[in-house]
Amino acid sequence: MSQDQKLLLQKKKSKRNLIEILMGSIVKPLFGDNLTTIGSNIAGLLFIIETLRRYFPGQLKVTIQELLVNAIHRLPFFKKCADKTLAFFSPYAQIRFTEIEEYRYNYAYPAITTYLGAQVNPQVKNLKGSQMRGRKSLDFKRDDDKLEDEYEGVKLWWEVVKFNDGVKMCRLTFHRSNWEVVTGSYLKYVVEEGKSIEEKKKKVKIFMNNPSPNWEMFTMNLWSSIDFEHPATFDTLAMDQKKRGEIINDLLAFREGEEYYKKIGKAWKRGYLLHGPPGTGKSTMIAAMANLMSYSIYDLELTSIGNNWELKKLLLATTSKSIIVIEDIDCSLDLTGERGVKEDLQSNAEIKKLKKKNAVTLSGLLNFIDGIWSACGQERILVFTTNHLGKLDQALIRRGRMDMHIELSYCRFEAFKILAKNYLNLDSHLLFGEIETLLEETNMTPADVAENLMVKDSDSGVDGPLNGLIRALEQMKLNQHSNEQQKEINK
Ligand SMILES: Nc1ncnc2c1ncn2[C@@H]1O[C@H](COP(=O)(O)OP(=O)(O)OP(=O)(O)O)[C@@H](O)[C@H]1O
Ligand SMILES: [Mg+2]
Repeated sequence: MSQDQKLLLQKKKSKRNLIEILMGSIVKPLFGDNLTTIGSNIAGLLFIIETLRRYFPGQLKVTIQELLVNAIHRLPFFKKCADKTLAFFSPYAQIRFTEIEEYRYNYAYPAITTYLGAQVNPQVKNLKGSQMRGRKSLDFKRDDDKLEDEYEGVKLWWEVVKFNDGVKMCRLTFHRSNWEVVTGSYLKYVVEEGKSIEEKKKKVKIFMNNPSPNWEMFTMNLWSSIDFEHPATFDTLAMDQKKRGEIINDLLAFREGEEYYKKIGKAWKRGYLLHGPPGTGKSTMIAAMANLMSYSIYDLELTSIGNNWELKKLLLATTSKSIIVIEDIDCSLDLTGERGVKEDLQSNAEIKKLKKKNAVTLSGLLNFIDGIWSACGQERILVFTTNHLGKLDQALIRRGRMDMHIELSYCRFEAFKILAKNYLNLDSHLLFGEIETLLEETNMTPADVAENLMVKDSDSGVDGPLNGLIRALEQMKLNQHSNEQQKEINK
C-alpha cells in the first residue's frame, strides 16, 4: 500500500470515528439505539425546517429554525442529505451570480448589485449616502444584503453574499412556476437597468501612461487618471459640416456595432488618423469624440515606453469603451520608414544602438493594432494624429488599420461661422463678407481665428474682435505675398 493510500485510509477512519463519537454522545441519548429511526427522524426534521425556511425566503430575522439549520449544515453529511431531499421537493429555485465565474469577470454581477443598490424607497431601513465631485446633490444607495423585489406580479428574493475568501455573489430565489418570467425577461431587465444606471454615473476619464520604472507589482500603476472635463463637442468644432456629419455617423455606427462586427468576424475596433497643420483642431476633435461616445481616453506617450513588451502590457491594461490616442505619431519615435531602412542599415551599429534604446518598433505597434485587438478587449477606438501625413510609413496608415483618414485644415468661411457663433454668438454680420474673402485668400488656422475672436475688451462689442480678425488676416495676406515674392527671387 502506498503512503498516499495509507493517509487516505487514516483520514477515512478518523472521520468514521468522529461520526461514531457524535452518534454515541449526542444522538444515542436523544433517540435510543435504533439508527434507522434516528436517520429518518433527522431527515424528517430537516425537511420540515428547510421547507419552512424556503417557503419564507423573504423572512429577514434570524429565527431559531435558521440557527438550527445553520448548525446542522455544518455537518456536511446532513447538509448533503437535506439539500438532496429538499432540492427534490422544494418549489423554489435559485440562481447564483458570482463576481468571478470560471476565472473570468462576470459583468452581470456589478450590473445586478447596481440595480439592487438603486432600489431605494421610504421603506428601506439601511442606506449609504455619498456625494461625488462636481455634484450638488447627495446620492443614496441601498445597503441591505437581502432584498425583496417584485416584477410583473412575481415575488423575488435577492441576497448579496460576501465570503471570507473575498468571493462575492448575488443569489436570486424564486418560485419555480415563475421560471419563464425570471429567465425570459426579469433577469435581462435587471442587468440592463443596472448597466444603464452605471452608464449614467460613469465619468469619462483621461489616462496617462506612467514611465515604466515607476511600475510596481500591480497593473494599477501602469496608468494614472483624472476626470476628463474638456468642454469640446462636435457642435463647437469648426469644420466642414458634411465631413462632421460623416464622422459622427461613423462613430455612432461603431458604438452600436457589436452585432455587426460579430457577424462579419472582425474585432470590434476602429482606427482614425487625424492629420493637418498645427492648430487645426486634431486634439479638440479627440475630446469631442470622447464626449460624444462617453469613452475614456488613454493618452499613450510612446517616448516613455521602453520596448514592445511594455507597450503590450500597457495596452492590455486599457478597458473597453475607450479611445487610445497616440499624438504626433511621426515625432513619437522613429516609426517612419523603419521597415524600409531595416535591411539597408542592418550593419550600422549606431542605428542598432538607437533602436535598442527606443525599442518600441513599428512592427510592435502594428502587431498590437492587428493582433492584440482581436485577442483581448473590444469596443476600442485608436486615434493617431500627425502634422505630416507624408512622413508616415504606408504600413501604418493603410486602410484596415486606420479605417478613416480625417484631414483638418485651415479655417474657411463655413468653419469661421461656427467659431463666430461659439465665441460671439453671431449668426451674421456686415463684416462677414469681407472676412469670407480674406479667409479664402489666406491660410489661417482655426486656433488663430479663435484667438482673434476672443473678446478682450467688453466695450468694443462684437465689432472689436471682428475688426481685429480682419486686421490679422490682412497682415497674414501681406506676409504670404512677400514670402512668395522672396521665393521667386531666390529661384
Ligand atoms: N477646428 C476647430 N474648431 C474649434 N476650435 C479649434 C479648432 N481648431 C483649433 N481650435 C482651437 O485652437 C486650440 C488648439 O487646437 P488643437 O490643440 O485642437 O489643435 P491641433 O490640431 O491638435 O494642433 P497640434 O497639431 O499642434 O497638436 C483649441 O484649444 C481650440 O480652442
Ligand atoms: Mg494636438
